[in-house]
Amino acid sequence: MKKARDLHLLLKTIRRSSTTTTPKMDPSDRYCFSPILRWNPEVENYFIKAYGADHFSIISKALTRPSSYSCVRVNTLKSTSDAVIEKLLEIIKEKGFDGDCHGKEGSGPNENVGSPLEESLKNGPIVKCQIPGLEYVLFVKGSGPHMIDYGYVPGAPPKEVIVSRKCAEAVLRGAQVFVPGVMACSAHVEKGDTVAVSAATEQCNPNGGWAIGITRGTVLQGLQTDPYYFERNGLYIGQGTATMSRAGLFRASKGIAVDMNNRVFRLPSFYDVLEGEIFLQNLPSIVTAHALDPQKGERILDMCAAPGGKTTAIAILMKDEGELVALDRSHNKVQDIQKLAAEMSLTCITTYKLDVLKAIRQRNEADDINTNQSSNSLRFHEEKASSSTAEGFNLDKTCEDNVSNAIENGGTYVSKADIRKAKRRMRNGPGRNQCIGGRVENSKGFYPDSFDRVLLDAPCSALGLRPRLFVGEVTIDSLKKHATYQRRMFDQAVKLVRPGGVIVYSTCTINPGENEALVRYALDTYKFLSLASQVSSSFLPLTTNFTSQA
Ligand SMILES: C[S@@+](CC[C@H](N)C(=O)[O-])C[C@H]1O[C@@H](n2cnc3c(N)ncnc32)[C@H](O)[C@@H]1O
Repeated sequence: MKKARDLHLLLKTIRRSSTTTTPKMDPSDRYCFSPILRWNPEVENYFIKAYGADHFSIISKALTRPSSYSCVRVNTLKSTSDAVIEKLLEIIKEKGFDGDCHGKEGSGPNENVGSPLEESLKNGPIVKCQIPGLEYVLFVKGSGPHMIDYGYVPGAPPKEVIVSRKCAEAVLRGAQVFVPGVMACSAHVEKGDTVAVSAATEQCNPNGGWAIGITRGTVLQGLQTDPYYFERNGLYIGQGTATMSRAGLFRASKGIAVDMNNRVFRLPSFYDVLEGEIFLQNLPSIVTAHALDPQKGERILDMCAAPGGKTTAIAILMKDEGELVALDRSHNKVQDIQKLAAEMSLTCITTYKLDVLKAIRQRNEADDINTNQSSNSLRFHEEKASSSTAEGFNLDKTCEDNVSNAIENGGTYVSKADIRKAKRRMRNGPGRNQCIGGRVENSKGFYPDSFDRVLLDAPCSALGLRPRLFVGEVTIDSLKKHATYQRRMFDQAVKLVRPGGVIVYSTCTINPGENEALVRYALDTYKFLSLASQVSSSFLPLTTNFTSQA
């Protein structure tokens, strides 16, 4: 009962705050980009306590903007940074994919102004990361915020397209407006018309929840009587050319709807660019893989791996030698990891579908009799061979060793069926999972102490991912739930890493409850864990390294 009342009070508070924060402005001033994130008041207070009001206000504003550069990781197994720079410069020359400047630079704060990166990007559109060991990371210059003249004339507002919030966030990162993202459009828009594009963000509905209140297909007049007219003040993300008529926009099922040629933020699009040679990835994610410091020949676990950004970064750092087990609980997402690994020609990655909360495989008595052995690597092989899930993404690579190791070792039992299976696999060549769209295998889990290094890139509240135009759905309760879940996952990581091994824990959120508090929990709960220094002290990621001395 009490819970229900608390919830009611909380929702009331949200509703009140949402109406008071809607800014009213002159019609000509609304065509700009100056979003204000609306937080649940309790969450806002919590962050203000954690960061201080001024710092949190800077964070909150920065969250609404994309980074002013794109970060690209070079697949050093296929190319070099210099070769990629040369190719990208050629593409920029041909296609101008960093965007021409149509508008004036805005005066809004830019987090990189005056930074060493900003300075070096003045000398050219692409620079190599200066941090030792990270020379395979390239920064490609973007720009913004730009002020755009939408051509507002009193009484004759510009033609408009409203896109969903998710579509708008993608556009701010450099994407085009695709058909499914279009929510509403002015009457009489024809192919080739210039349109002002704005974002529909979630609004508080009468039940206290949040929803995008605009019905798909709504006709806009550009007048104050339009639905969510005031709510879209300051949410204009640029101008583009409609690629089809209004009717076409709502009839088509896919394709580009608006070619965004005059953007508030101009970031290069890497769609279809140097596939397999480069990977677009945020710097902290690259640093996370680096902090794990993976070594050739090791056995490494990536617990929450999909879509595989960090998995592939780790595989490249291992020089594709050793075994990298990549887990995710979602079947489709495991396929994404497989696709990415295949695209980057990485073979040391073995993928499984597994809920990592059930990642520990219990050793039964039969196992104990059969695995009376000291060699860790042999134990790993045996664990795989005895598993019904033995056909991982790259299992074939090691199956010959599995069988011969086991036989040489005398005392280790490998069933005839396993040997037959392994031979069949050797005869038939690469497993069917070594191709795009391969089968996703379930796993029974792994024995304790199985891995040299473990990455736990935990699901989190993602309050560090930007740009974000809406955070109203985040509650104290949802933040707490993330923290509880992460602790349970961490407990599994501790069991799976071998004594002396390394765990890297990372999130993409600013919530101290999911970051610093987890570190506190880890050190208080597992006295044999200690914080390890990272490979480079110049990093400032949301990652924490632990070593296990148990
Ligand atoms: C932050 S994302 C991982 C991103 C990934 N490491 C990368 O860099 O590309 C978190 C992932 O954890 C997965 N996940 C959530 N709960 C899980 C569980 N209990 N077991 C396994 N995976 C889980 C989600 O499906 C999601 O793909």
